Amino acid sequence: MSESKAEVPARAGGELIEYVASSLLPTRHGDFRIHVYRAVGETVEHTVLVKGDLNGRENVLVRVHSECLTGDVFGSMRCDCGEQLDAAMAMINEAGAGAIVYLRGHEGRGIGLANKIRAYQLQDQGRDTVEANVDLGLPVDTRDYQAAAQILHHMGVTSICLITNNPAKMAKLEESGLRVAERIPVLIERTPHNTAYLRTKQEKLGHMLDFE
Ligand SMILES: Nc1nc2c(ncn2[C@@H]2O[C@H](COP(=O)(O)OP(=O)(O)OP(=O)(O)O)[C@@H](O)[C@H]2O)c(=O)[nH]1
Ligand SMILES: [Zn+2]
Repeated sequence: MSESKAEVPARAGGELIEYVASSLLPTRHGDFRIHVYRAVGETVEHTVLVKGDLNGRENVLVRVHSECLTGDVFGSMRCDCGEQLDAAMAMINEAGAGAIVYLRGHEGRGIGLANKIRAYQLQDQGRDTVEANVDLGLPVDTRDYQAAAQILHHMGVTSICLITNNPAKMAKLEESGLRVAERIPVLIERTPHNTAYLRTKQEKLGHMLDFE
């Protein structure tokens, strides 16, 4: 299948990430292209789903999504990740242009899958999502967004409208040199499984949710 030049990123030079490969990816949320970037000197492979030609575009609709195996793959209802990913893909498909930057290595807000499940064990015993990390002697959130900013720069995106409820994510992307023009909320329906978790995210992590 032929590809337009703008859709095939060249290798990034002197950066944290390097471009590896790209192909078409039809999904239940429409047709995307998938690009894979490798974190230089690491084994982590970041993925970007792209709709449309974003080269040189401003105010591009973007979701920067932290990997969550339990939510994204298994449909866990403990968190809102899987539904946020679905919603963001649907929004970008509807808009006809945009990107999902899917960050590996962000699992558990940076503590990894095994530690996240250790934290879930503590949450099963009544601790909240923040207290559980602290009890384990682990940081609450170690994620950085430099790779995401560099990937978007590399794709020729000049500014973004970020699909998120987390103002800290906007600030960290801006600190990494990417202009965030606007925040687009992505609110997931509350259930008995996620209500306490979402409330803690609002109260302790600063997420803009709609609890009174
Ligand atoms: N340590 C820990 N990580 C969690 C927990 N629940 C979800 N995560 C991880 O949190 C990350 C997503 O972060 P969130 O705080 O849900 O949301 P965000 O990315 O900061 O903000 P949004 O853009 O609004 O989704 C994923 O990597 C999940 O694996 C938990 O209870 N404990
Ligand atoms: Zn999750």
